[in-house]
Amino acid sequence: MIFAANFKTNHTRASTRTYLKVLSEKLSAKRTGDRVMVFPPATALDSYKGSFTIGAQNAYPAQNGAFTGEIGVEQLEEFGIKSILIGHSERREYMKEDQETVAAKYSFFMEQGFEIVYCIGEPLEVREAGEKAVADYLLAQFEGIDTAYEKLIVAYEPVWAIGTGRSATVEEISSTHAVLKQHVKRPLLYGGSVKPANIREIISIDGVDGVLVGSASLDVESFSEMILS
Ligand SMILES: O=C(CO)COP(=O)(O)O
Repeated sequence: MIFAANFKTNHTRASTRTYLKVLSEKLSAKRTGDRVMVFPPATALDSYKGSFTIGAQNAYPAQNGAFTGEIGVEQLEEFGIKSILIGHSERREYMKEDQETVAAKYSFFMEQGFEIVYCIGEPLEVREAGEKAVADYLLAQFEGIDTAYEKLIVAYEPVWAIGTGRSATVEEISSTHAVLKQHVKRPLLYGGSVKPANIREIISIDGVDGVLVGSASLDVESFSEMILS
């Protein structure tokens, strides 16, 4: 199983350091084969030691250059960071990243050999339109994406389940993952209101290879409980 924590715009450099120190101690009890990833904000990126992978929540598709406010590969390489989240619904929505932008970013980081956690997910109105609408919407989010890339991890995160406390149901996760698995033969994570109370149920669903956790990952006790329970 893959347990990934997306801090979003939470935690500072100091609190991330403390968090990862505690996490590292807790992970001595981790099951062999389980994998832990943490995506802190850009200002907290560093070369941390522990049995987890640190990734970037975002970066600009360039080595370096005149891209005010952005970080590129050079800034990630300083800390040995080779994992990145691409396509998160919050970036698609608030930062107006369209499919073309997302696909260009994906191709760039793939060429750089990064491990990519590629996020897809449908809004509520699409979910309400039924399973066929959901499948069409999600598959369109693979436009321009090389799904055969060996360092790709896909994260299915229904937009209506993110930060709402309302996770998708077991049936919804199960049927959506089954559809996605027919198209993409890579690990598939579920994200959206995953918490200690529902994690076991979610990771026991067929076709779920792990989770991408926001709110419930911010507290190290809660995130470690999810990994170790
Ligand atoms: O967006 C998410 C992870 O990328 C999920 O966020 P929540 O766990 O807060 O719903």
